[in-house]
Amino acid sequence: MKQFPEVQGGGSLILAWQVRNKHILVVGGGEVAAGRILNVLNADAKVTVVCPAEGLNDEVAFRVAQKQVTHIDRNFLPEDLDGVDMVLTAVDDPAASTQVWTLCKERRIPVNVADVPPECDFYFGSVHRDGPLQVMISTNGNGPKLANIIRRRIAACLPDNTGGAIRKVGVLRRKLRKMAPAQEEGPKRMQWMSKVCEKWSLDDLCEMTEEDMNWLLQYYKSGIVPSLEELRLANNPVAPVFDGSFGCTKISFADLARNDEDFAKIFKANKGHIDYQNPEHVQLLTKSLLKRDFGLQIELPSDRLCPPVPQRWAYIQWISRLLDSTTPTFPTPANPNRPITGIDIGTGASAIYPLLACATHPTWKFIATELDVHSITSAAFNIALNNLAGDITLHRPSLGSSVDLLGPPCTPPLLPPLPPGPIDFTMCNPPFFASQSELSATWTKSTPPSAVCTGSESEMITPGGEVAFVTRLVAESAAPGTRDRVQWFSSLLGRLVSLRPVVEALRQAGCANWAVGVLRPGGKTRRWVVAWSWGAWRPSGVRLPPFLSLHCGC
Ligand SMILES: C[C@@]1(CC(=O)O)C2=NC(=C\c3[nH]c(c(CCC(=O)O)c3CC(=O)O)Cc3[nH]c(c(CC(=O)O)c3CCC(=O)O)/C=C3\N/C(=C\2)[C@@H](CCC(=O)O)[C@]3(C)CC(=O)O)/[C@H]1CCC(=O)O
Ligand SMILES: NC(=O)c1ccc[n+]([C@@H]2O[C@H](COP(=O)([O-])OP(=O)(O)OC[C@H]3O[C@@H](n4cnc5c(N)ncnc54)[C@H](O)[C@@H]3O)[C@@H](O)[C@H]2O)c1
Repeated sequence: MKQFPEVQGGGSLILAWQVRNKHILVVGGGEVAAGRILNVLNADAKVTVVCPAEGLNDEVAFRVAQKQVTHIDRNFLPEDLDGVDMVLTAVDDPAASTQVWTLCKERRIPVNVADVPPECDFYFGSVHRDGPLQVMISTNGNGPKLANIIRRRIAACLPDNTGGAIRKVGVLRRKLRKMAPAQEEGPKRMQWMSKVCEKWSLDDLCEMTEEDMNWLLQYYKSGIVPSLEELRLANNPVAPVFDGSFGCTKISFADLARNDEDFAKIFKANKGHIDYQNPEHVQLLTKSLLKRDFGLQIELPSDRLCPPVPQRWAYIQWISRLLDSTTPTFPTPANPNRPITGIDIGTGASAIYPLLACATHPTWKFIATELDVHSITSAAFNIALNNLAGDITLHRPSLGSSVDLLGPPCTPPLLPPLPPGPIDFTMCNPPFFASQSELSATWTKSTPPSAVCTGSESEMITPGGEVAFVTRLVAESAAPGTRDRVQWFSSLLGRLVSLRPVVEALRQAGCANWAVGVLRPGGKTRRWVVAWSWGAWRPSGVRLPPFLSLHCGC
């Protein structure tokens, strides 16, 4: 048989009576009246007090003087009840009390006569108030003092921020109703709001900012409720250690100079400017930014590429977002501490990608490949310098034991032998140019390059340029035994014109899951990034900082 709640008679109906702008008459102006007046003023009623002026206690006199209430300076008269919605009586004259009660009953006006339960349509209760929260205790006339004690005890148990949390929930509910106003959305709205209240602690609700609310509301459609931590991790445009000086804003050299003596020297010597055509300046800028924003130290050979930190960091962030959006649980934010393995193809003398990634993601591991002996030696030095040898493994592709001296120069595969276990991504900064003349052509363009290039030939030039390079990578990635081992393959592209042929190569290889993005971290230089997967998880709903973008295709 179905169980229904048992009826427990003898109680009263506890309501939250809305008396805003209702006319309430208070008869008497002593201590009890003062309490009643405060109660009804807190509920925004229009209050009139009838009581001889000499009978007003300090508090009531204050309310009269402040014009918080209207005062009638005499004893009660029946006409005082005209147009009144409720009456509260607190006088030391039982006969007057009874007269008020009788008249109110004739006129069907609800009335409370303090201390005279039989002459009350409703009793007051002991009330705890914290912003929008009100807790009322009633002992139904049995023990008013106990009501007071119980109320205090309950209030003491409530967390300090209860009122604040309730206020935030109110704002969130109003926003949700505005976003999904349809009547038929009601059940879904209510279910989702209930989930938020159940899942979030009062502390978290209290801490919820307007921005958090807007992010949170984006999950409404899916019915999912992430925790505050998950929400912030998923939508925080920058890793916590990063101070945000890249991105859309310009790097403050003055600030950098304050943090770094070496940088300060050249900055001051050059009258507050950086000479981007001076290799020493460019190298110092890179070193200084890595030190200040990522706690990284590097040494760079003067004849190798000096990596622009904002661009490199933007690629790491882009990859990180791509991975976050392609987990089995998306859009529930992925665990930021899950292990991630990446491969950097051609890590260069700086090993900048693995260094940046591992310095900001403690659970990421890298395999970094490098063909050039000079560069790999320097990369090993930089990895050791930052105590990251446990996280970053260097691999030098072998040219093979039997080099055919008569045939074309032997080129080893771009991808290293894959280690056991899942590999989350590969990344690559390919040589952009097809020939020395193509490289030189960019130097003689009407707009010269914004910074000096110290890259070696092997870093800058590859037969067929970056399109041929990435097309090779696409072919390698498609091989059986490789395609299922890596979730995302990716590469940077130096030129927009390379995007179309690369995407075409992907289509021809039968790849239907790819994404392209533009990296535009502040400066003039734009770079493009392409990623492809032979798996089924597609990027969607990725929130990217304004200087990164993502387009998905098939
Ligand atoms: C809760 C509170 C709200 C408020 O008034 O705002 C309230 N009384 C409070 C205090 C209080 N009142 C009294 C004492 C002395 C100690 C004691 O008697 O316990 C104390 C303690 C103190 O002053 O600390 C004397 C008293 N009260 C009533 C009678 C007549 C009777 O019982 O017959 C007598 C004379 C008894 C006698 O002569 O012996 C009657 C009522 N008082 C009620 C409410 C209603 C029932 C609420 C309930 O049962 O929960 C009810 C029925 C009608 C009404 O007035 O609405 C407020 C605490 C607010 C706070 O939290 O601070
Ligand atoms: N419910 C409660 O919690 C509670 C607690 C304590 C006292 N009481 C009772 O409440 C009543 C008021 O208590 P108090 O401490 O405020 O007393 P009080 O003596 O401080 O105030 C009485 C007020 O009534 C006014 N008054 C008297 N006759 C009047 C009339 N005909 N018209 C208008 N005003 C009139 C007086 O000028 C005075 O301002 C008493 O009966 C007291 O026993 C109730």
